[in-house]
Formats: sequence, C-alpha cells, structure tokens
Amino acid sequence: MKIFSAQQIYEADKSTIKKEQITSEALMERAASQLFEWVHSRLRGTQVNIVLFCGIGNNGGDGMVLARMLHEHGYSTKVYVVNYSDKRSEDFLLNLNRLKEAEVWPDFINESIEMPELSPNDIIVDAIFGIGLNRPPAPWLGKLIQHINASQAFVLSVDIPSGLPMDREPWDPSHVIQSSYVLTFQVPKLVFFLPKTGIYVNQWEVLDIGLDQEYLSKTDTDFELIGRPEVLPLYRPRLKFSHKGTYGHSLIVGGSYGKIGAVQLASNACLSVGSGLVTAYVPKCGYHSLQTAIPEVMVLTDSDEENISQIELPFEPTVIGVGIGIGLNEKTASAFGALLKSVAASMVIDADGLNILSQNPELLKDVPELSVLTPHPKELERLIGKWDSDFEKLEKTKAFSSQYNVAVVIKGAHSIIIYKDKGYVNTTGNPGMATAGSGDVLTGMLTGLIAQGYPPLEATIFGVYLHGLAGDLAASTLGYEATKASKIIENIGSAYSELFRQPEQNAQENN
Ligand SMILES: NC(=O)C1=CN([C@@H]2O[C@H](COP(=O)(O)OP(=O)(O)OC[C@H]3O[C@@H](n4cnc5c(N)ncnc54)[C@H](O)[C@@H]3O)[C@@H](O)[C@H]2O)[C@@H](O)CC1
Ligand SMILES: Nc1ncnc2c1ncn2[C@@H]1O[C@H](COP(=O)(O)OP(=O)(O)O)[C@@H](O)[C@H]1O
Ligand SMILES: [K+]
Repeated sequence: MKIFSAQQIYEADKSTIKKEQITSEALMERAASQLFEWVHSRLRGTQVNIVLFCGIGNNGGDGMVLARMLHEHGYSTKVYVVNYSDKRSEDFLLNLNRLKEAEVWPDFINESIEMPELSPNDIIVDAIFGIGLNRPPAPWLGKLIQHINASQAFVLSVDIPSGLPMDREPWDPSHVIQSSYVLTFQVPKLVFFLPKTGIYVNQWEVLDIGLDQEYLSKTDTDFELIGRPEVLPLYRPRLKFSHKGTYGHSLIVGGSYGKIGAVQLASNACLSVGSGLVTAYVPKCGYHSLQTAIPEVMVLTDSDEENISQIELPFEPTVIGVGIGIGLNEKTASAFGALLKSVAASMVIDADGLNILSQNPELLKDVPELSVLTPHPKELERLIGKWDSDFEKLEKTKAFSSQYNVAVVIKGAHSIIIYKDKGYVNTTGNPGMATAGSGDVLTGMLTGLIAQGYPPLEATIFGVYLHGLAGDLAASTLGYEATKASKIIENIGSAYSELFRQPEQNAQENN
C-alpha cells in the first residue's frame, strides 16, 4: 500500500471532487459516515458518554458531522469546539450550523476557558487537528492535549493524532494526542511507523473514503507499506523438477571465540528459508559445535583458532552473508576487506561486518553492487553519522543507498528497507523479537532467499516481512518474553504457510 504525503492527499481530494463532480462538503460527509459506521457497528447503541473535541478546520468538520450522526442515532454526546483560530474552514462552518440545526449546542474552548471534566469511562473523539497541522499548537492547546491524555479514556483519533505533524517530529512531545485508535482516511501515514512519531498510535485502521483511484494508482510515492498483498507476488514457487543446485549455495561467514552461536543461527535460518546448500566459514573453534548443531550445514574453517584471519574459498558461492559475530580484530577486518574485493556476488552484511565498514570507510566502494546492509540504529549511525530526526535519518540513508547502490534495512519495530529514493515499511514483527540473535536470523534468511534467485531488493522486502511473520507466530504461542531467535527459525515454515492462508486484518498493532 502506498504511503502518500499530505500534499498528495490534498491532491487526491481535489482530483476526487473534480472527477466525481461533488462538493468538498459531500466528501466530508462521506468520510464522516465511514467514521460513524465504524463507531456504531462497535457500540450498537451502548450508552456511553462520547466527548468530541473538534478543531475549526476540516478535521474538526469531520468531527462535527460525526457528532451529528451520533446524536441522530441516540448516542449521548458532548461536543467541544477547540477554537484555535478565526480562520474556520467553510465545511467546518457549514457542519457547525447543521449540528446546531439538529439542536446540539457545542461549547467553545479557547485560551481562557477551564479544562472540561473527563472520565476514564468516556470515549473521546479527537478531531482537533488533521493533516493540516503546520506549526506548534499554542501552549493552551498543548495543555488541553495533556489533559485529554491524562484522562485515561479511550481516545479515537480522526485521521491522525492531533498535534502530530505529517513530515517532522513534534515540536513538543507532550503536546500530541496519545491515540488508542486512529481511523485514518484512505491511506496510512508515514508517521505511524517511525520510532519517534509512531509512539502516539496504539492501533490504526484505514477507512476507504473513495478517493480517486486513478490518482492514487498513478502517483508515485516515496514510501510503501509492505503487507501480505505486496509480498505474495514476490514469492518464487519451488519447482517439481528442481534439485538442491537450483536453490543456490549460500556462504555464511562469521563467528569468533564465544560468538559461534550467531553463525549457527544465521546458517540454520538460511537453510530453513530454502537455500539449496549452506556452507559456514568460521574460525577453528567453531567447527565441532556447528557440525553437531546443524548437520545439514557444511563447515569450512579459518587457519586461526579464535578469529577469522584469511578467507579462502574452494567454491564460488551464490551469495555471502557476512559479519555476524565476527568481531573487530584487525586480521578479521583485513580478511573482510579482501573478501569484498574478491567477489562480485551480492552480500548481506550485518553486525561487525557493518562496524568494520564504518571504521574503514574506504572499503565501502568495494561492497558488491546490490548488496544488502542490515544495521540496527546504532550500526546505522556509525555508517551514516548522527541524525536530528527520523526524517533526516531516512534522507541520509537514501543518499547512502544511492551512493553505494546497496539496499539498507533500518531495523526496528517497523523495519524500513531503503533502496535509492524509495522506502519500504514492514508491518510484521513484535517486541518479542527484541532479543539476542534475531538479527542473525534475518541475515541468514536474506542470504538464503538471494541464493534461491530472489533479486536482492525483493529478497529483502520478502525476507524482512517473513522474518517478522515468523516472529509473530513464535510470539503467538510463546508470548513476547519467551520468544527467542531459534524459535523464529522454527516458525519460518509456518510463516510461509501463513502467507497463503489467512486474509490480512485491517487493524495493525503498533506497540
Ligand atoms: N476534502 C478534503 O480536503 C477532506 C479533508 N478531510 C479532513 O481534513 C483534514 C485536513 O483539514 P485541514 O486542511 O482543514 O487542516 P486541519 O483540520 O488539520 O487544520 C486546520 C487548519 O489549522 C491551521 N493550523 C495548522 N497548525 C495550526 C496550529 N498549530 N495552530 C493553529 N492553527 C493551525 C491550518 O491552517 C489548517 O488548515 C484531514 O486530516 C481530514 O480529517 C476529510 O474530511 C476528507 C476530505
Ligand atoms: N520491538 C520490535 N518489534 C519488531 N521487531 C523487532 C523489535 N525489536 C527488534 N526487532 C527485530 O529483531 C531484529 C533485531 O536485530 P538486531 O538488533 O541486529 O539483533 P541481534 O544483533 O541480537 O541479532 C531486527 O530484525 C528487528 O527489526
Ligand atoms: K485528529
């Protein structure tokens, strides 16, 4: 699913209005009836107190229409107009009048009014600001937002949590609505998925308000949300008359004394995702444990007992996954540098492989084109330098990816794959995966997919999704705390099956 900017969403609105020859007010009515249907189908007339906070723009207009519909269906409502500007939108004004005609009399909140009383049992509708927020909310608005956040009530945000801008981090992190649920119009918003802005969104769902499909499909976006519909077409079916050679020979290079487990995890994941053959290259100390733990994996050893010192390969691997548990030893760094120079095959580079690159940036030019780098945030910072916001981080990563023609996976709750100017935002995974070795599993999986012939970018999009899905399946039986890296591997098979089974749910959890 494409992720559009605010500008593009306004364009889509305009295009819809023009093409369908409807008024903007009719589009607002359509959007708000979707909101109403959502609420009504869940509450079914239950008598709870619904408190609506509506701004004076079109987001507030949506709130006004929703208030009228709730009132008409017998719900108990209290409406506050949050009067932050004299520049009220036309459609807001029109719907304010309609609300009054329906004999609902909103209270007007401004700077000098006391905060309204709220109960934890209320349902609060947050329609103060939408995607039009373009400057910091005034301090009194910030206080109102804090007051709503302190209420412990369920907060349903219209389109986006109020106070959250579309293209930057908030000016004051405490002046943003903490949404229990966001009903967002037509398309998901990038800020739902970034670490510093996604924290305001507990759950979200897209409401289809019928914006111009032609505009939406022909417009290119900087980011795409990766769910099952995006991943399924990437799948490469296994052929009946195939053999192990059809699915590539992966090489996993890594490990050092005390960190052989990382190679075990990566090799096992590589095999479990479907690589035809897997060879692990480790220092001598890793030989016995690897041969014992995973009989399917072949093992080559370095001449050094504890560290990789010189990589000599008696065969030509299809793809190399490198860096996990490798350490920062000088001998290892120069062996890694020599490996980069000697192979043309794509690599998947992780962990200390990335740190060696950061310490020796002259090696970056030798990284084979279309390789995949999988940094967690600290490793990324060492590679591209500090950033002042999530948005700058994305821009810097795009520049890095373009410069070296590599895909970069920014790992996190929503891992984002950057390739040149485009970002792919993953939707699977859970906090149970914040555990030792889950990154090693990802490295092995991406390597194993490339081995099977998935082009590197597709392997990365597919693999990051599958890794998260395997983690979700592991957590569904084990819970977050007991989910560990080896359990993610055990669920790779079920994750493949899951791809072809259940329809994707609309609501996404994001905490
Ligand atoms: N036809 C349309 O354009 C549709 C718009 N919809 C709703 O419209 C919303 C966008 O509406 P608007 O563009 O009116 O914007 P908002 O309702 O988000 O904000 C209202 C106005 O407040 C001003 N403003 C921004 N930051 C401010 C601040 N800190 N203090 C005071 N004033 C500030 C801006 O001029 C802005 O236009 C969407 O989020 C969505 O809810 C929906 O009704 C669907 C159709
Ligand atoms: N809170 C989370 N939600 C979803 N996925 C997560 C979360 N925390 C970590 N992950 C995933 O787990 C993996 C962790 O990788 P990494 O930090 O390199 O671990 P390690 O170095 O221990 O192998 C990444 O793929 C990341 O996206
Ligand atoms: K809102």
